[in-house]
This record gives sequence, C-alpha cells and structure tokens, in this order.
Amino acid sequence: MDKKKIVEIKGLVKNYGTRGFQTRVLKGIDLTIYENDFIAIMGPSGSGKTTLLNILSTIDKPTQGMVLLDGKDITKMKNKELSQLRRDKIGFIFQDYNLLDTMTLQDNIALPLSLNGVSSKTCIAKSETLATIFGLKEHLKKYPYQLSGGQKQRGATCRALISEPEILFADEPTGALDSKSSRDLLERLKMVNDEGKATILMVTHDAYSASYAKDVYILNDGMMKCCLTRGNSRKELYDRIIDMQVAMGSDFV
Ligand SMILES: Nc1ncnc2c1ncn2[C@@H]1O[C@H](COP(=O)(O)OP(=O)(O)OP(=O)(O)O)[C@@H](O)[C@H]1O
Repeated sequence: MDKKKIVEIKGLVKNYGTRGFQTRVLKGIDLTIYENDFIAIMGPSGSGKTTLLNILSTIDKPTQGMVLLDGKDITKMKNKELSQLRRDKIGFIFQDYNLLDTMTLQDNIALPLSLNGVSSKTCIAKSETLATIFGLKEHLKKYPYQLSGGQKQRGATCRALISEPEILFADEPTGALDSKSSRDLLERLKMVNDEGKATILMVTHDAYSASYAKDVYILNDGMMKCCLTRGNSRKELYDRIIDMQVAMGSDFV
C-alpha cells in the first residue's frame, strides 16, 4: 500500500525585502514527507532552514509555491483555518522549551487537550502515558524551574505529541542541551518514530542529532542539495554526514 503523504512542497520560493531590494532565501524547494518519516534538515547558517520550517509550520507565508498538509494547501488558508490546523495537525518543539512557568509539568503537557475541552481524566491518563515514554513520570507534579533542561525539553515534546499531530516540527531541539540530555531526547524521539507514533521534521546544525533521522536533507543557498538515507546504523549515517560536511567546506557549521 502507498504511504500516506503528510506534507508536499512544490516550487517553494521565499523572498524577503521590499521591491527592488529583494533577497531570494528559498529558491524552489520540492519535498514530500510521508507518514512515519523522520527527516532532518541541515545546512549552513543562513541557508534558509528556519525560513522553511516557519512556512511549513504556518508562521510565515511563501512568496510562491504550494505547501500541502494532509492534502490541503496551507498557503491558501485563512487565519481561522490555520489556527485550527496548528492545533489539530501540527506539533512543535523549539530550542527553548516554551513551557509555562506557572503550571506543573503535567498541566503543561496536557495543555493542548485541556484547551480543547478534553476531560481532566483523559488529560491525566494521556499525559501519564507520554511522561512514562519520555522518562518523566516522577516529575509530573514539578514546575518547570524544578526541572533540568533535558527534562523540560522532553516535557515540551510530550506536550507537542499529546494531540497526536500529523507531524512534529522540531527547530534545533537539542540546541540548548548537553550531550547526555540530547541523546536521551533523540533516543526517545527515535523510539516513538520506530513505533509508528510520530512523523518528524527536525532542523538541526548538529550532525549527531541529524544521525537519528531516517533521511537527512541538506539545504544550501536556498536549494535542497542532497539527501542521505540511513543504511545499516546510526553511526554509519553520522560518518556520512561528517564526510558530506567536510566535502561542502568550512562554511558548513
Ligand atoms: N524576516 C526577515 N527579513 C529579511 N531577511 C530575513 C528574514 N528572516 C530571515 N532572513 C534572511 O534569510 C536568510 C535565511 O535565514 P534563516 O534564518 O532561514 O537561515 P537558517 O538556515 O535557519 O540559519 P541559522 O542556521 O543561522 O539559523 C538569511 O540570510 C536571513 O538573514
């Protein structure tokens, strides 16, 4: 059976600036993301990674091109439709967690459900299930200031997954974490993906983080340059990413 297309991008162009002084940041991107993919997008600073993620996650609008999410063109949607799409179909994790300081971890995780009027019994059950997967069960009653960076990011990931979104967008999710906390988060993301519970698109500078993905796309100068696909092992993919970075030269950070 054909795999379900979650996101389809065709001829995506993004210009910034005013007429006459425009910079073309994305120069015609084509990309299809299928159900249960785990894609990492890497590229030098300024290559357009965040711009692409912002368009996919509906924060920004493209200049030209088509972005279908679940078969619907998000570039043509009105604000009301977009906010519903963000609520129901998209999960986000950012580098800086964005947990609410005045709520416990459990309330933070359950927030997307409680805002949608889901019963507190279901909120508790679902947040406990995810907290167990992400190693946070004993921390649910704590407030964000009582948690480590790694625990906060795993909590933010639970919150992003609790509404069972079609796709999880992650913008440098390990950017503020030490290596052990990064590994802990990445192992768990890989686990939920391996179990068929999440489709993930992650933007990262970090070859180690990218090596947890199934496919690694390289964005350079506003264009998709190549794709590396995981073969036998994560380590082997990591080595190929490093080789590719060396081949692309010193501006690839
Ligand atoms: N709102 C904006 N107005 C004008 N130019 C912008 C805007 N946002 C981004 N740019 C420019 O677009 C280019 C791509 O930026 P973007 O943030 O997408 O790159 P990136 O690959 O995510 O970089 P980094 O890895 O450093 O975060 C840069 O040259 C940037 O200066």
